[in-house]
Amino acid sequence: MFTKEELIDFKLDSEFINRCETFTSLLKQWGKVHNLSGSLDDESIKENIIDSIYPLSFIDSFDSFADIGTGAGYPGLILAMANSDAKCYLIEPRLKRVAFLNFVKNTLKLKNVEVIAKRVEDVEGVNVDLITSRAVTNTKLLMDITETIKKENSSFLFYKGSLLNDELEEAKINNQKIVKRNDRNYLYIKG
Ligand SMILES: C[S@@+](CC[C@H](N)C(=O)[O-])C[C@H]1O[C@@H](n2cnc3c(N)ncnc32)[C@H](O)[C@@H]1O
Repeated sequence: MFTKEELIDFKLDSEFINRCETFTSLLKQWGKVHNLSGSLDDESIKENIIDSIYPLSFIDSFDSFADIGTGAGYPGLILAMANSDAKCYLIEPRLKRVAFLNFVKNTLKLKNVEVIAKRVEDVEGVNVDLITSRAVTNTKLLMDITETIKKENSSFLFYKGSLLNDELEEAKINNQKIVKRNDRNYLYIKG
């Protein structure tokens, strides 16, 4: 699925490639039955995996993170597969998606992953270094609803599209870094 050269910028190894292969095969099996993700062909899954890990080339290291609305696994489950040493919380209220995330976690023996079957607004007792999210809601609302899991110095990494500038104005953010890749705008706000 990946060559080692494709992953060289991200310092990922053959264990990550093996995990991606297993994830791809499980997503293709479960995805059809449970309507987990729109795109289930190999190329789309590979593109979603690259989209998920791309920010590892420019963000600071972190000991813990939470992904809001992980769905079928992007980006949180993929980031957790790439960062076995970081404690990872996948926060997703839809139960079929939660069941799939737990199935992948158990199949791949991802001890660093905890799946929380709740909306982030209802989460208690979790405070992380980094908060990630893709395709859930706008920047201002994301920052508001993640107050529950924020530390004083938490950073944010949001996977956004072309409407980012309007969102930044609304959210009144000024310490951000934006990295573009194809149609993606990665918004990184350092804590
Ligand atoms: C469009 S899907 C995106 C899934 C995945 N992040 C991706 O990019 O493929 C949005 C997901 O966010 C979840 N979600 C919506 N509101 C949420 C909230 N307040 N807290 C946690 N998850 C939420 C939904 O259940 C859904 O699985």
